[in-house]
Amino acid sequence: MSSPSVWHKNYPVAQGNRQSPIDIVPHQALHDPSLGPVVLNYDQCTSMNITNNGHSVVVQFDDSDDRSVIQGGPLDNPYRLKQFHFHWGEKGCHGSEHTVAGNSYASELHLVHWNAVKYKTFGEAATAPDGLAVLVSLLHKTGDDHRWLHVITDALYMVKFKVSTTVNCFNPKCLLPSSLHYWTYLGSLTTPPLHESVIWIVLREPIIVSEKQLGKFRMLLFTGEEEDQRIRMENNFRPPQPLKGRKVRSSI
Ligand SMILES: COc1ccc([C@H]2OC(=S)NC2=O)c(OC)c1
Ligand SMILES: [Zn+2]
Repeated sequence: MSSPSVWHKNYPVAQGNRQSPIDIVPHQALHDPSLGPVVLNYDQCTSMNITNNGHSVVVQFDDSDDRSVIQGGPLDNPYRLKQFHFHWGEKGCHGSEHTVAGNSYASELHLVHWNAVKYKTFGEAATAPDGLAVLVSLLHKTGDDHRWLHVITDALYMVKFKVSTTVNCFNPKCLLPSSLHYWTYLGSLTTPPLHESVIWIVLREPIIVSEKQLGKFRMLLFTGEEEDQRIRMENNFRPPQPLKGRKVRSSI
């Protein structure tokens, strides 16, 4: 993966008007009373596999029907859960993509959904302005293990290299904080092709994870088993991008 500072050469949209992530400044967010709660229906979720795709570790879901959807909040339709993945740093509290009043977190979870009401495939939705909805959980490193994150971190040794393995159903609702209050704004994918197709829903309350759990993400490799170079997968986050006049709305 090339550095974010050169992405604009091959992807001019990197300097577009609705790029992500951003720094969220809470007291500048507009409280919008018309913003209802986000509603998550993940109970019938069927997670299928966990994959090291050379950029992150991704858990894919069966999105052939509306069994796992997010709706409400800023969304006009239900959006189907397709996958979730993480972004993290190499140490300390750097690693999240979104920052809050200039503060970054150790990691960030992206739950990626697509608008299957308006678009036929994820690929088509990923290029449409209202095609994707990404729900964000910020991971704050303090000391205690997150009781459910270990299901993911205990499986990471199986995908140290760029491989995939099956996982039993894992309901990602257990990786969310107790409060579903959120900020929302219009943005983009945070790695190439950087399509400006994402309605972002960033949960305000972080979840608490341990250094030990974060360390398991950092032992993943960008490289495949057959490659002689072993490059640790870390710092797979894009820094905050210019707001360019966008408004961030708050649910509370
Ligand atoms: C399927 O193609 C992509 C391509 C890029 C991203 C990046 O955009 C966000 S958001 N996180 C990323 O790593 C992606 O995530 C859904 C999916
Ligand atoms: Zn992401």
